[in-house]
Amino acid sequence: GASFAELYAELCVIGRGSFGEVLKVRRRSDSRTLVCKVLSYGQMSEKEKQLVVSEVNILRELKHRHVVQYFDRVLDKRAAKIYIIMEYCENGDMGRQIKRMRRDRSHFEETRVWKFLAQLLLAFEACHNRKDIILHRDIKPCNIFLDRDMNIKVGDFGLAKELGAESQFAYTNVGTPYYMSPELINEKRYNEKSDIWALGCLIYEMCALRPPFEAANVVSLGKRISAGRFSRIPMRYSDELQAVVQSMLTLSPTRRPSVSQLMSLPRVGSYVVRAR
Ligand SMILES: CNC(=O)c1c(C)[nH]c(/C=C2\C(=O)Nc3ccc(Cl)cc32)c1C
Repeated sequence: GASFAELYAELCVIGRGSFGEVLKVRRRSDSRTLVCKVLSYGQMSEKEKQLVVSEVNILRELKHRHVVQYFDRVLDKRAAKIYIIMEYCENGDMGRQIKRMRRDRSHFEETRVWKFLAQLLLAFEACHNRKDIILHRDIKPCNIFLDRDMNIKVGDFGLAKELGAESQFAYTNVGTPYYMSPELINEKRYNEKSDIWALGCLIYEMCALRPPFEAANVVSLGKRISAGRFSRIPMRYSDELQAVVQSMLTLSPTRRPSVSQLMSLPRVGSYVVRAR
C-alpha cells in the first residue's frame, strides 16, 4: 500500500512519549490536520509486537466522542515503524492546561469541572462496558486531551502502558504515580474501581491544580495514599463537588462509587449529553 509519506505530510513534533513521538500531520487527501504516533518496534519482543497489534485492533473498534478517535495505521517494515493516525485535539493535554492555570493564577469554573467529570464518565462507561478493552488504567492529566471546544478526549495510552510494562524500551515514564490507588499499593488486582480512584485524583487536580497526594518519593507517596487524608478542594468549589471527589477517593474499592452510580448523580446527569 501507499507509504506514510505518500499519505501524510509531517508538520511538527508535538509530544514525546515513552514509546516514541507524537507528530502533527496533514492528510494529503483532504488536508485535514491529524496526529500520528510513531512506534519503533525494531527492539520489541514478539510478545510486545503482539501487544501493539491487539491494542491497535481494539483502538480501531472503539468509537466514542470522548475517546481520541483512531483513523489509520501505516506499517513501514523497512524502518520497523508503525504510524498510528489519530484525531487532533487543538487544546492539547489536560496536564498542560493545569500547568497554565497554575502559572496564570487562574482556575477552572465549577461548571466546567462538572462537564469534564460527566464526559470522562461517558468515556469510562464506553471502555468499562467492553470488558476486553484495556485502554485506560493509566489515567493522568497528560493522557487526557481537549478538542477546540474544550471537550474531553481520553487518550490511547494503552499502547504505552503495555509496552512500558515489560519492554526493553527506555520506559521513560519517570513520572511519580500520583494517581496510584490504595489497592494497587497493596498489590491487589487493578479493577474499574482503581479507575474511579484515578478519576477522583484527576478531578481533584483540576480544582486544586495539584494532586490530592504528593510526596518526595514513591514510598512516602504510598504511605500518604494508604492513609487517605487530603485537604478539601479550594473553597470556591461547592460542598457538592467536594463530596463527589471525596467519594471517589474512598480507600475501600468496594465502597467507592461505580461509573453508573456517579452518572446517576443529578448534577452529573445534567451534563451528560447522550448520543442520539
Ligand atoms: C504542547 N502540546 C500540544 O500542543 C498538543 C496538542 C495541540 N495536541 C497534542 C496531543 C495529541 C492530539 O492532539 N491528539 C492526540 C491523540 C493521541 C495522543 Cl497519544 C496525543 C494526541 C499535544 C501534546
